[in-house]
Amino acid sequence: MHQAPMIWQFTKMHGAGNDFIVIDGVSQPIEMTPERARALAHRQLGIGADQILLVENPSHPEADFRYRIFNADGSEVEHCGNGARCFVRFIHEQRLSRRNPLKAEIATGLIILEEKENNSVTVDMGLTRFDPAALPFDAEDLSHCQAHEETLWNLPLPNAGTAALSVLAISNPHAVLLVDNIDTAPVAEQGPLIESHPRFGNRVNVGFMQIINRNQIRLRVYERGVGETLSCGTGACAAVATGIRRGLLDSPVNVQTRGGQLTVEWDGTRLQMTGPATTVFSGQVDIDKLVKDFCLQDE
Ligand SMILES: N[C@H](CCC[C@H](N)C(=O)O)C(=O)O
Repeated sequence: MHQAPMIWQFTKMHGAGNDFIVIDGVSQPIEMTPERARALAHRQLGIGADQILLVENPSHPEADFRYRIFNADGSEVEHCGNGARCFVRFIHEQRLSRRNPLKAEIATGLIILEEKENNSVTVDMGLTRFDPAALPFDAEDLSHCQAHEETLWNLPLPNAGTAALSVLAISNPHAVLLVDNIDTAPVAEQGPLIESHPRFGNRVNVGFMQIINRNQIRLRVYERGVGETLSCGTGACAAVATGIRRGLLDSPVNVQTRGGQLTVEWDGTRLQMTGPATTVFSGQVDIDKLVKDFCLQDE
């Protein structure tokens, strides 16, 4: 007996050029899998995106919604800062809730999302942890030095020198390198080697930060599970927090990314990021047909 196609409604959005497929899993029955995420995110065979964002009913008593994130490689991850701004915009545009600010449940607790009068969105990014075990990062026997409050780990890379890394978790794992000029930074060479280095048990996002002055940086990020993106929200927060701990930056910091500007504030406890959220188009997809065609082609 022919089964009715499973049609998913979706909305394509971006936050400073970091692009997403946003799916309402409250009003429609969505069962996301790594394979479905890979097929949806594929630039030629699917819709194309850096991440898939899924809105679900919460399990946390104080949360309005659950916020789930899947990278283009299908891996489900703990946080996505640019995505969080699109998440609240989507919820309001789809009339899933009028509440503003909203509380969203992520892997490590709650984040607070607020649409501002000027159409930007501010996110209270939640828990930030600096101990290597939080990533996890195996720092055992690794040479390191102290830069102000920050520990810099010297990570030898095969045929690509040694990277002096700050490491931290904005719920998701980040490694940050200081470079003189992001336009000539070894993002393509060192990014993938660090992203999948065995000392990072769940891989890592890799940020290359150029300091312009104490309140301004330029940033490129080689993202875990995606590659280099035009912008990375948690990466911007990671860069600012480590820059402040190194005594090189003062809050608030303007973060220039290839896809747009973000503002990050950090008082040593609360990390807040403000930036744009853009809705591009909405559509629908026969998910089983997409995956079937993707698997045939992708073999
Ligand atoms: N690639 C990240 C998830 C998306 C983060 C980024 N798009 C952001 O805006 O924070 C990870 O694997 O942890």
